[in-house]
Amino acid sequence: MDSLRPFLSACGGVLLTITVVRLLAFVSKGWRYRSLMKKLEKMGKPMPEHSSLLGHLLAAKTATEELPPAAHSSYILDRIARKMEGNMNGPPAYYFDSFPVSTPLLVVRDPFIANQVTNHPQVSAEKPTTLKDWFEPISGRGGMNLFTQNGQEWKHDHNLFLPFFNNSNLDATMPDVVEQMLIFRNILRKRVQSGELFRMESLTQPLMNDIIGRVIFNADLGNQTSGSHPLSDTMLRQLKLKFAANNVLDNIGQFNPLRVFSIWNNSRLLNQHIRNQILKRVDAFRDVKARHEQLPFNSILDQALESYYSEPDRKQSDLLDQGFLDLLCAQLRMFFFAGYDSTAATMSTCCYLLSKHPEAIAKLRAEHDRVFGRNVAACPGMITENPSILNSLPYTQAVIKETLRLFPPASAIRMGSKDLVLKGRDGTEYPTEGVSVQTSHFSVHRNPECWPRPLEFLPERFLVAPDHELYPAKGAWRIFEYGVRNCTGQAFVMKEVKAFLAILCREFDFRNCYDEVYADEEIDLTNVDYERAYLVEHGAAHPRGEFPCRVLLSGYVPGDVQ
Ligand code: HEM
Repeated sequence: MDSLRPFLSACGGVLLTITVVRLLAFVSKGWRYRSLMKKLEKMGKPMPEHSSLLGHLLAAKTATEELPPAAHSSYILDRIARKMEGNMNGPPAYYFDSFPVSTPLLVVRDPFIANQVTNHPQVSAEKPTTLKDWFEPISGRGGMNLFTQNGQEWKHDHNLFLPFFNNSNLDATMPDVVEQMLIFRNILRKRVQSGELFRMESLTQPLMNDIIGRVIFNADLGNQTSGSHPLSDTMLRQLKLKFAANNVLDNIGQFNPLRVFSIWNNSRLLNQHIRNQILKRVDAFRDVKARHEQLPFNSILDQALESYYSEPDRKQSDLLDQGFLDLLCAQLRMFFFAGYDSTAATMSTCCYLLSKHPEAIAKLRAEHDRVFGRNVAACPGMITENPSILNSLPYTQAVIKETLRLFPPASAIRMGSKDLVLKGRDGTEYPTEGVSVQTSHFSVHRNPECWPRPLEFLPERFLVAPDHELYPAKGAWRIFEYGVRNCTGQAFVMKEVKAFLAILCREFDFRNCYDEVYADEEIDLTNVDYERAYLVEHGAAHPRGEFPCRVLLSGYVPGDVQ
């Protein structure tokens, strides 16, 4: 025991030193952030009342308490702005210091300012390092993935995966996408027969998991047909754990050791599942190449393997080196999440809004009659045969864009710089050095200066001529963000959701059951615009309750094609 004493005392000393160093780093960071905010406050920059001790945490707490349970942080940031003095819509941008929850932000709510961010040569490309913490449980590898990387590393990985997203390759995936949607249609038909109430996202999420499994690593995950696949299940559990303590102020929840362990363990399992899928596909890929077979489309993984094996001095029989396998694992974990989560939410919100707007579904059906003809059953085959037919659906596209305007699943963030001082329409200057610039898509999309009748569902906004009062302001619809770091998957999303609506909308009516499910609830919805399907955080922003609904056969009889 005596011989252990010096060892234990040395360990204690090391632990104490680490704790003191960490504490000092924390205090010095906090001091720096609070001082920066004080300086900006003295310069008269827009922000809520700032406390040297608590920053803007009290403003966040008050705003959170004025919202219904679990409302997404976009509502909190919007509410804080609306409570600031002056214009009742709040300032076009303001500073927000919620350290230690996050680093200081400049929250942008106006496209005029947001456009300056995405047009700036350096800032438009630069993500803040703190974003990695958000992604760590999802992609592993310290949260390093295409969303968070910078510089040469980002460029290299971006070029590795980008060819998957070229238009002809995406079109070539459509037969597989349609095949999964036909399984989904059969599931809906069964729900019609049973008449049961269900949550739409409990079906769109397995649908999207199966589609994304195919396009990432040519895998048949079978979520729709055989129950939850372990990979999908683990990702879903990870999101549940990550967002169990998603309240801006719930720092204690973030440090709960049990939760930290479960997230670590799930991350390990996610790596195992993704690695298995990669290794399975590498073997199949080699066989295909050895037989000189032509693939119908290159999956995201195939695309990366194609580049890997075409490097000089590399043979088709070589095993993947560890570094490349680690890179693939993290990026494919990210693609798996990014590929299903927000698209599944968008499909649900489309169905929700169509259930509330019979005039919109009538126009949608008329467009589908014109493009696909009167034989509803022929539509999926027509998409499979000729995927570019999806480019002839302007009203369907407008419905999707308007849905995404009102229910934006994501936002955008960039690292500020001393070279970028943003300017408001009124000439107010917003220095960005030392802060992350967060463009709130939620607030921009409801900004009444850019969107007449901002809370109304009006797909026509996206179809009118530039001189029409509904025509959107430049850069006001920025769901996929602009500039070099815009969404890699945007063309794929639009194709998938268009096919989804084209295959389903003439056959089914969606019945909104929010009133039935939440009949007894007594919560104040005033600050979420009386919207029962208000957004909550679960990876991307999702409609609360996953859209409880019933489906019925529409009985729609296609009209005469004009
Ligand atoms: C409705 C669905 C989706 C929405 C609303 C959406 C939105 C966004 C937004 C706003 C960004 C930029 C974030 C920022 O600027 O900080 C982004 C980036 C990205 N998205 Fe999407 N996304 C969707 C679906 C997808 C899909 C299906 C994929 C892939 C299969 C995908 C892959 C990516 C990637 C890889 C990035 C990072 C781009 C980079 O920085 O290089 N997204 N997405």
